[in-house]
Amino acid sequence: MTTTQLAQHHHIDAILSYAEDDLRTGTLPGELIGRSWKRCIQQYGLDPSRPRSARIVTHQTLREHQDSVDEFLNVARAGVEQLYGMVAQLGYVLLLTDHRGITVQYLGNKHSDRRLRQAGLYLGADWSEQYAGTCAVGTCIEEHEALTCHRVDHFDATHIELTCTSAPIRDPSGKLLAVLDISALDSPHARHSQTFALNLTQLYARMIEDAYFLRRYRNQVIFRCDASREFVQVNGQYLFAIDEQGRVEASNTAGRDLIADTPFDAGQDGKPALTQLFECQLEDIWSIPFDQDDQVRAFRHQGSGATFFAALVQPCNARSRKTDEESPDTREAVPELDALAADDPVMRRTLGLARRLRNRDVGLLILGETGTGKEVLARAIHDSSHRSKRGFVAVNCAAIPESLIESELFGYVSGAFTGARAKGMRGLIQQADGGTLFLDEIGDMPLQLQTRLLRVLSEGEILPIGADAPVRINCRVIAATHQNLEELIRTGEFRADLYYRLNGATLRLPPLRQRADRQYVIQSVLNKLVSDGGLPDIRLRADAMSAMLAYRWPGNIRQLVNALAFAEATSEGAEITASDLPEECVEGQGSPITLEDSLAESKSPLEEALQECHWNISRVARRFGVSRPTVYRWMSRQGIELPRFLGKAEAPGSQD
Ligand SMILES: Nc1ncnc2c1ncn2[C@@H]1O[C@H](COP(=O)(O)OP(=O)(O)OP(=O)(O)O)[C@@H](O)[C@H]1O
Repeated sequence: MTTTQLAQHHHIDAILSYAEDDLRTGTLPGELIGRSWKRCIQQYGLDPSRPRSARIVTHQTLREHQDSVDEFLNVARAGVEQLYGMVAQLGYVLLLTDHRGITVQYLGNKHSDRRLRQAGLYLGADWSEQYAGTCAVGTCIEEHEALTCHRVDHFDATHIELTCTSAPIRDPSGKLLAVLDISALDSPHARHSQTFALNLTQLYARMIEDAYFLRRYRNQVIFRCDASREFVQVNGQYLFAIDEQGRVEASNTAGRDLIADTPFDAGQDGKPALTQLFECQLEDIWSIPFDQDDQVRAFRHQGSGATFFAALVQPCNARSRKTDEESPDTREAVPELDALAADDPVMRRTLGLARRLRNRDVGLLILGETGTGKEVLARAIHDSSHRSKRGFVAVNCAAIPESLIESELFGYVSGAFTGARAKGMRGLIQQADGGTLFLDEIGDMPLQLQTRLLRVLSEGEILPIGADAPVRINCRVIAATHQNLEELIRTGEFRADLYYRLNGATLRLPPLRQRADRQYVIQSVLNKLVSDGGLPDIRLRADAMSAMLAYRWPGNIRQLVNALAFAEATSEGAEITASDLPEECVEGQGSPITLEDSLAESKSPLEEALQECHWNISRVARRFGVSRPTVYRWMSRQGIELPRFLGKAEAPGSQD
């Protein structure tokens, strides 16, 4: 008996004992292969001790199978040839089968023609599991999964020297359309030698599937997106064919998986709209210019919050869709607001709202961590509104001592109280008459003043301290806070009626570390620094930019401004390098922030800053650009206590 025959005998014994749950010889097959062996015996009645020769269908039958996938074969040709070009030298042949396992396309080496044909590695070969037993193609069809069927994984003993790797190709409805397979007659014994084959086959199966998807939906707009901005145009993973309402008509496998991972209320037809998959409006989608390399927009996924970059693929018959001229992208430019962001989903929504509401007198509430640019946004809204000719008055409710807030805001008449100025004083609210009053840190406003402010807002008049007649006031109020006002309402520290009056619309500013347009923000802060300071041009070297992109920025844009000012001052040449940046900004280098990181973040920016500054309150205050008492007030709000060993070292009033 030859070694091959002996190996075949052992294999037959192993399969039979496995089927009877009594494996004594051979190694246990993987779960997927084991299931297939059992199917072969119990469902298809195959007998491992009676090996079968390869079945090659007749020419006529082959033509019928090929005709049924004709359009697909045309699309697949280039991909199939490319893949074969890569693996032919390694001894592989390539098979493309239809969903029934009949080989409708084949590329192989003419020199081994006879052996290959004998083994069934040939055009027209039937690789269905029902006929050929466990094999890569047949088992892939049954299990809907890519796999390698390596040597003794095969059911039929005549195949135990083959190694075969297959990946499924699905049609746009998700049904199996074809199987891509690369196989070799002689292979190394170790299974892991085929890991590369599996990855490569899966990659090409996906490319062919996507090419077919694009072909089938060539007359529709395709929304193509990817987690990487750079790859979206060349190899965007997720494809959605959409109609004019942004509803998804069909998607590729990755797209279907993404839909499955998104919680949404399915309509009658069960098809989601892109606005249910991503945090966006329909107009955001139609504002992406077609097929322009640099026109990619960022969207946040509704389910995971992950950022995806998207481009639109123009339909071949462009008549059925909106033209660029009709798209809302032609909306009026508002330079003051447009300058604040490049391409971030949250910013786009915020600026869209700001743009629409800038000339309405509804109250606006800006929410965002400290230093995210709340005041800058409020000022941009004012500057772009019809109130821009009148004053913008900013009041930091946390910075004015409680005892002075009332007189600062409302003003007083002469002789109103001891220590008052002889001529009295116009309050800040009055100074904002005709313009905009920006109330920063509104959560810090004492309750009793909240009542008076509410009256100003509802009645449009103020009563300065000591005055007996009210003064009419017409100002727009924009409030901001980094606190959770709803929580303050729950604990009785903030009036609900004032909250509703201020909150005609909420504008959210994302922390810098979560912004998809961080690079733009960094560059524009540097540009502003240079132009405001009349400095010579200075560029950021790539290492500095990557360090800054990787850093968490607990103090957000304010900290960025400080860091760049520091780097500019310490740099020696006409460029800023990573070593010019403050030490803490370089720590994050090499570990860019992932979305998971930011979601998993449990520490507040204040806590982070305290730890990074070794609980030195003065340093933390400098980092956030606030006073030390403010840092202490934030700490007590957030229930953060100094570590015990430092408890008495630095009291709120002490210097360091
Ligand atoms: N888009 C921007 N471009 C350049 N600089 C900016 C931008 N946004 C904010 N800044 C700068 O960042 C710093 C902080 O901005 P701002 O005061 O508006 O933040 P904030 O959220 O109101 O802070 P806080 O909550 O502490 O009051 C300022 O120095 C501001 O000039």
